[in-house]
This record gives sequence, C-alpha cells and structure tokens, in this order.
Amino acid sequence: MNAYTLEAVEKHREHLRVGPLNVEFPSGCVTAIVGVNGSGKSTMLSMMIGLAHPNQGNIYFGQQRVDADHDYEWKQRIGYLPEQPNSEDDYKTPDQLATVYAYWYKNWDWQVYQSMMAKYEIPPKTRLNKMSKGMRRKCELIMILSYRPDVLLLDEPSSGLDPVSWRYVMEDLQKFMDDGDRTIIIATHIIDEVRRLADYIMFLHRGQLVQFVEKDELFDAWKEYWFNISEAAQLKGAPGVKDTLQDGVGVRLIVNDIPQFEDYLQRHNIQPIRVQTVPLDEIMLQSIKGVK
Ligand SMILES: Nc1ncnc2c1ncn2[C@@H]1O[C@H](COP(=O)(O)OP(=O)(O)OP(=O)(O)O)[C@@H](O)[C@H]1O
Repeated sequence: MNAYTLEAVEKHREHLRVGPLNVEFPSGCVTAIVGVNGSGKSTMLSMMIGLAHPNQGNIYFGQQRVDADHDYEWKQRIGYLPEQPNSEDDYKTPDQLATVYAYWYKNWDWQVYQSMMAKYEIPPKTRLNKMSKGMRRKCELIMILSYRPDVLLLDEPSSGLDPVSWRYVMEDLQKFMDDGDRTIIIATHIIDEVRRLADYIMFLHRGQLVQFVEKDELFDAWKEYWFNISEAAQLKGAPGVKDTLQDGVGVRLIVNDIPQFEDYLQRHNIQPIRVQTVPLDEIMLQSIKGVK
C-alpha cells in the first residue's frame, strides 16, 4: 500500500519545471527527499498537501485524489510542516493556536500537546512572532503531532533547532513511527537525519527524479576503495568507477558497480588497502553529476 502516488506530476515554475514525476511513497516507512537548493522538494510537498496545483498529472493520498475540491477530511490524517512559518499565526500564542487546532482536528489530543510543550520548554502564552526561530519551529511541530496524524509531510523540520532539541525531535519522529502504520516524508539537507530516520531516499535534481532507493541498498551499492600509488596505472579504465582522487601516497576510487569492479581487481590481482562506506553527501554529488 502506498501512502502517496504521483502520476506524471508536473509543476511549471518560472525557472524550473518540476517533473514529470512518477513516484510511489510506501506507507509505514520514512522517505527522505534530498537534493540541492531549488531542486523542487518544497514544491512537491506543497502539491502533495493540495496547496500548489500541478500543471499536469495526478496525486493520490492512498486512494484519495489530491485536488482543489472542498473535501478536506483526508487532510485530518496529514501533518504538514511547511518550510516557512505561517504568518497568519504570528500574533497567536501556542495555547490560542492549539484551541483552533483542537476545534478543527477531531483527533486533537491535549495531553500530547501539553506534554510536548513541557518537554520542549515552549512558553504557552508567548506570541509566535516573539519566539526564536527554533522555538517557533518546535511549536509548529508540536501542533501537527498533537492531532495524531498518520502521515507527516515535513519540509526541513529541524531548521533552526539547537542540537539538544534536534535529538528530541529525532526521538519523537522515531516514536511516531513506532506507533502503528505511520509514514513520514521529509525534505532535508541534514545527512544525519537521513541516516537515522530514512528507509528510502528520493534524490531530486532540477525538478527531476534521479533515484528512489532503499537506504541500505544505496549504501551497499557505493564503496570507497583506497590503493597504493603503485597500482594507479593498472586501475585506469577499471569499470564502475565514478570518481578518482590521487595524491602522492595513494589512489581513492569511488565505485558504484561493486561486482564488476571487484571482478576487475581479482582478474588483475590488485588488493585494496582499505574499503569503506561512501558518505551520503558524496553519493549525492556523484549521482547528480551529468544530470541535465
Ligand atoms: N511559490 C512559488 N512561486 C513561484 N516559484 C516558486 C515558488 N516556490 C518555489 N519556486 C521556485 O521553484 C523552484 C523550486 O523551489 P523549491 O522551493 O521547491 O526547491 P527546494 O528543493 O525545496 O529548495 P530548498 O532546498 O532551497 O528549500 C525554484 O526555482 C523556486 O524559485
């Protein structure tokens, strides 16, 4: 079962055409959307909550088609955290905003609200526009978690958070996933966030889907090999190599066709000094090279 399905979805922005995107977001999983600034992550999330409208294609939340109709029942099940705070809430205090949410969201849980407000030490009677950026971010997150949605659409949720709060948020998101058949789709630049939370990684670049892959599969598919400099000549032309770095002492190769490359090493009787995992930011960099 998919939490979301995007069928040939396109959004035409002035400087960017997002899509066509054909994507299935599995339910019960965390999918991290990664990509450089302006690659279309926020645009995609805002289409998924029905705020931005695609020029082409269809979006389904489960079986429900996401469109401009007035049936907002399905939105009760989604916690959407936009990248920018909603300026309409500037003059409200958390308690006032919570009263509005409690009115609209039938699963609103005052106990969740109060315990999270205490945990994150948010002053309940301070206006949102008088709060620090991080404090306001935490408050927004508390609001959407307090109506107990099934799906979270998070657009850079930890922007502005201090390291301690960040760890609390990671814990709370992990806890959210433990409580049943829940789904998180999260746009993030924080590699640690991807490493801790994600089951799947979606790479977007210039509005195009580069890859949608299971996290473990992705890490297994890339390896960094180190060799003695004396082996440099023999390694020229080895298959599956994405990048080479050579200094006076050694050669480092980033490889993403491990079986072919290892076969080549065996045939040429070359032994690496060290083999290690490729960091996600390096994988990202290598994956977007050459994408037009
Ligand atoms: N409301 C809007 N109206 C018109 N163009 C927009 C709007 N929002 C974003 N864009 C444009 O759409 C493109 C994609 O932006 P988007 O915010 O979706 O990227 P992003 O991947 O979320 O970037 P970032 O990592 O910086 O948050 C950019 O060229 C941006 O200028």
